[in-house]
Amino acid sequence: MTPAARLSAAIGILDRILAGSPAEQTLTNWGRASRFAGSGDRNAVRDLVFDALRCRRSFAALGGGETGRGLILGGLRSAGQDPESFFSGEGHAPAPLTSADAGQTPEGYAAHDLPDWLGPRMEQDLGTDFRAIAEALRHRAPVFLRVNTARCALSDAQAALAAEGIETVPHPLSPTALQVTGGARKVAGSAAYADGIVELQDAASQAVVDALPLADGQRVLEYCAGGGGKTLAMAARARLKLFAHDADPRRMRDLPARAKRAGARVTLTEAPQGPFDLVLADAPCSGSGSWRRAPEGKWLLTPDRLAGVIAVQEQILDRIATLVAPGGVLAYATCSLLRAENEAQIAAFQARSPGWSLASQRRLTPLDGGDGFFVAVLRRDQ
Ligand SMILES: C[S@@+](CC[C@H](N)C(=O)[O-])C[C@H]1O[C@@H](n2cnc3c(N)ncnc32)[C@H](O)[C@@H]1O
Repeated sequence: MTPAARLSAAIGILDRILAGSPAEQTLTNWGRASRFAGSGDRNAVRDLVFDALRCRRSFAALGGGETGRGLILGGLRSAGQDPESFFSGEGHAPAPLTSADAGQTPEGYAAHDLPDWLGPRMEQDLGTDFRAIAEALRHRAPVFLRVNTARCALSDAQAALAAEGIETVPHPLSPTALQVTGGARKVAGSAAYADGIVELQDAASQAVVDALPLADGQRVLEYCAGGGGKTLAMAARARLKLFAHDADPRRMRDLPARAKRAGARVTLTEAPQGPFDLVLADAPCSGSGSWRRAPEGKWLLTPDRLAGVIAVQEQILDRIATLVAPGGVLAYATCSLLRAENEAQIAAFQARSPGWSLASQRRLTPLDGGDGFFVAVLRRDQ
């Protein structure tokens, strides 16, 4: 495909996404219907689409409208490229520019690529870091790996990856984290991945697990296990009696195979029976810390949806509190940047549930390198 034909493809895909189709599904459908597109074309189109979703408001302003055409045009203008050379109408290129394609400089929260209702709230919560964090959310996230240190030293994993053309550097967020600096698209097909030496996992997500006081022999529950990224990271930290639960058990369907690959033992449970020495809830949240990876979430979040997840987080905290043994640990994490889901949620829990001491609390933002994350560790009185 020519560069202009890739732009046309991205325009069509974005139009479908703007009409309500999920981004991943829309890209998959396009790939299936476009046998002519090679892997380079698919990757380039995917990058165009996700870049446009991250910068949807500013690109729409620069491109003259919130349409696939407007977003792609705005993206070219934002990058200082001349759209005329691509929008020629020749072959599979987008139609030539007209006066309707004139853009304008984005202003206010549109310039930060945030919804107007959320911008002031984030500004208040993030203080002097607001501008830098909003800017970080407009760009692609780095790719991180977690080295399964129960199986392999960090340096040995690096050497194995390098032999397959995957370049990495250690990352200060976690002693198990490697940032991929070259060959990221080879990871999923690599032997190091297939053999369970490395997993794809954000570095801040790894730092959350590092914050947990895990020790051999403990009975541990991950209450919102999903695909099990943190369950497996916990398994690599200590010899645990490890249980995984999720309100939607289908989300854990890949966990047994992933655990086998990692050499970990995990029991899936639909009805967790306490007491546990440690319970982690990696709670459903706004996802605002991971909008670099999942930019659609930025535009789908509404005040009502946010209030809904905050209520679910409260229920989860109250439920897991009943599962922790005296002297045991309750850990609460989100990939949110918002106080209402993090510090305020924990303060409210402590106010309504006496008998818990806050051992540690940490908020990470994209300025630390990984996704935005929050983790609080509370200990139950004896
Ligand atoms: C942030 S994801 C978990 C990601 C996972 N811990 C990981 O590291 O891969 C949140 C999970 O919470 C689950 N969930 C939502 N409401 C829940 C509830 N009331 N009780 C338990 N799990 C819930 C969702 O199905 C989702 O899989």
